[in-house]
Amino acid sequence: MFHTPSDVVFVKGLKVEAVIGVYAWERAITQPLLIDVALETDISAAAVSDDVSDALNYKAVCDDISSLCQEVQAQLLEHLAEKIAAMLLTKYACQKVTLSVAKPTAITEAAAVGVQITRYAKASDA
Ligand SMILES: Nc1nc2c(c(=O)[nH]1)N=C([C@H](O)[C@@H](O)CO)CN2
Repeated sequence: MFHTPSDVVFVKGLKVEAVIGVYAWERAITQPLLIDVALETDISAAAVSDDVSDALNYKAVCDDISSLCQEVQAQLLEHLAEKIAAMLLTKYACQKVTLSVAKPTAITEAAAVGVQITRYAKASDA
């Protein structure tokens, strides 16, 4: 009987300083972003080998997300979230990505504002 892995490698509360926002004053500063990401993947090879080269490396994921946020300088969180999801699905062996991108300092009266999205890898022909 076949069974679909539903393992997850996650990152919670990744803090990135980046240019983000729609207003002119926001384009002249950096603001903190808090990013959570869950990558659905199969961890069985790494679980058996105990070797990071068999794992979906969360350190690499953090570095890639940080670099992308700083490079994109998005206006909208929606645009940035979509770029992050596309990068993760292209670069890492995962079937599904759920991520949120929050601005903890944008709205004084709110603890954070942001977006959450879920995206899937394209089905392979095989
Ligand atoms: N749905 C969104 N709404 C707003 C965004 C956004 O990225 N997505 N951004 C802003 C401003 O940049 C705001 O953060 C400045 O306080 C407003 N609304």
